[in-house]
Amino acid sequence: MKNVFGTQLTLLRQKRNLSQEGLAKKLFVSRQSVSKWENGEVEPSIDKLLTLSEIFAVDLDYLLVGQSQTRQLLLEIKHLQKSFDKKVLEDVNLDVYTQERIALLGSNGSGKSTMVRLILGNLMSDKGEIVRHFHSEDDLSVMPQEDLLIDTYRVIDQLTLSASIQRCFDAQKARELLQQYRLDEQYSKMIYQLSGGQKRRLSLLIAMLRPGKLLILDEPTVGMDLESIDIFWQSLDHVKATVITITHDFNQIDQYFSRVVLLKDGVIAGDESVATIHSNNQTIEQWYRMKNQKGLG
Ligand SMILES: Nc1ncnc2c1ncn2[C@@H]1O[C@H](COP(=O)(O)OP(=O)(O)OP(=O)(O)O)[C@@H](O)[C@H]1O
Repeated sequence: MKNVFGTQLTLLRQKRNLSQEGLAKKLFVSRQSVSKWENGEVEPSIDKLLTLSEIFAVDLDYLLVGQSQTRQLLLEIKHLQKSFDKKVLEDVNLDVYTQERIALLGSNGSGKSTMVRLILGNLMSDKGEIVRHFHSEDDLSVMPQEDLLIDTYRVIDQLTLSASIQRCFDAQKARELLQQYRLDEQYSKMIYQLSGGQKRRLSLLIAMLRPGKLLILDEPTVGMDLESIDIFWQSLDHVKATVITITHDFNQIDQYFSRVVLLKDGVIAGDESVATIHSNNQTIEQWYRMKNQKGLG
């Protein structure tokens, strides 16, 4: 019988530029196990299958039998314009679908955060339209650039408050998340007693509290130490929502994202699937440097 699962696994792994070793590490199994799955010698257990579908952000059906996924349009940005004292966004057009992991790239001041604030509805555009095919209150989560934490609250009180605002308080889940983000020892500390990296981790945890449809992260790993950065990228593997992340962390984009979008001179100057870039033997950093050169439209 044709080993569809093994072929799918190899394809998905290669699209993400992951070695068998790299994938094995994420799954806490040996490289030999991954090799055997890909060769069709052994099948993974159901929990490993579920983890694989999370890591690659695909349906189980797609992983097992290779049926094409039904992507749904989540967000439409049409001819978006925004100026402050000068034009920042001139004519931004972008469609975002379910199950995408998008890295939003661009030089400092190119308008990435402005675009995110417009998507969130925190800022009014001058012209253009944003169509949201989701419920803004229930389906949208965000980790902004600055931590929105209350210094004089204890970690657990901040978490309870944020979860109550998001109408998703679950004490058991909160405890599990604190453990997952290695903040369990900080449980009863005041926010002002946390390090910068710990605050970023708490902000990320809060953004991940509710399983919404769209998660937006604005430079999430800035100020994090290496351990926190690892925790961050590992947790992103298990997010089911579409993710738009502003990041300059090129080491990770090759592995974690499915699509890169470049904002330059007020327009989307590059929009490509990571798989296509890799199939041209480029890294995302090389693609970005080439597309973001001055004078190149
Ligand atoms: N509220 C504001 N008032 C005036 N100018 C603003 C405002 N917000 C942003 N800008 C300007 O708009 C431009 C784009 O800023 P924005 O923060 O969106 O860029 P960015 O791509 O996110 O940059 P960075 O990578 O440095 O975070 C900058 O020139 C900035 O000074």
